[in-house]
Amino acid sequence: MYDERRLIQLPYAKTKDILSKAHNEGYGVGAFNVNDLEFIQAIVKAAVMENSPAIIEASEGALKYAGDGDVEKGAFILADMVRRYADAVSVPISLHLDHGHDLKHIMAAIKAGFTSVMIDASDKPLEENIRITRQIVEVAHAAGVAVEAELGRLMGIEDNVASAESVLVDPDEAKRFVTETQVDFLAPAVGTSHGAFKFKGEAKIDYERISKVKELTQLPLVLHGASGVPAQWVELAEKYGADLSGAKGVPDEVLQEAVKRGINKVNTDTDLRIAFLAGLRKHLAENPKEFDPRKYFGEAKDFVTEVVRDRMKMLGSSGKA
Ligand SMILES: O=C(CO)COP(=O)(O)O
Ligand SMILES: O=C[C@H](O)COP(=O)(O)O
Ligand SMILES: [Zn+2]
Ligand SMILES: [Zn+2]
Repeated sequence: MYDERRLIQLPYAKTKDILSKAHNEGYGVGAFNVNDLEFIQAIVKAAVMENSPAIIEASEGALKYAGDGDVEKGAFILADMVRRYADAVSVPISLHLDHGHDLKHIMAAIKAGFTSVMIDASDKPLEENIRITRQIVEVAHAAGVAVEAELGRLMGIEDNVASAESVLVDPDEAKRFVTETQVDFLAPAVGTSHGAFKFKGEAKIDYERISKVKELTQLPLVLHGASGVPAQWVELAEKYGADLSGAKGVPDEVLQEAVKRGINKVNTDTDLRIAFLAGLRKHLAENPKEFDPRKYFGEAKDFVTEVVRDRMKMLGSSGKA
């Protein structure tokens, strides 16, 4: 067990405060996935440059990676790092557990000081999702930690034309779900999916469903699988040897409309990964004699900062710190 007495308690912002403001004022805030030091630096730097709030999120896989296979240790290490960087700046930065599945991992994040956690029981039948989510809400709220939950399945509408109704969120179920679980933020499945290959044809998300869920729940809503997969970054990565053929994300206009309809937390991992990859490949290709990681990670990190700044401007969180 990682020694929690060594945890450095510095204040950082609460996800709930960041998202309540975004919900009240009607803009989106990026939630950016990290696994390591470089991405944390890049996101905090972008937030300062844009005078924007930012949510930093880590998946269970990220905790495992940061902790050399030990999720609890990883939770403390990432929380310590984010706290240190967040405490050195005046813009609000919070730390969130992304896609928690395992009670043990969620407890590890709460103990380490994450200010919000996601319980993702969306693959379970509704009653079970409600039961599991309510249990997590009780534990988390007792510790002052906010909870995000997911309803529906993340799958592209295009891929499931026949069964869109069965994979996308049911707004009436959403209303019942939030009343019975007392969850703080809801991630409704509205047609996006994770990763770099979201849509085969045109990007399709169900705006009406977002509006309906917002109206019935009055909560900050979360969009998973929200990366834009911008063509210029894909092309740059491919110019230096990557193969991302068929990559497609959610276009800016689609995201902006989703934000208008009530999305406030916009989960972004893939775009950061592609920008980092492009920077790394470019630097290595152009500097074959280079072997200082601060140089090649440095350029990759700068690209991540650029992507994060673009997202902050596009979602309307710039200037909202
Ligand atoms: O939803 C996400 C993290 O929870 C990330 O989605 P992307 O794969 O579109 O970046
Ligand atoms: O939603 C998933 C996020 O992109 C995190 O992915 P991961 O589980 O590979 O860390
Ligand atoms: Zn999920
Ligand atoms: Zn997700």
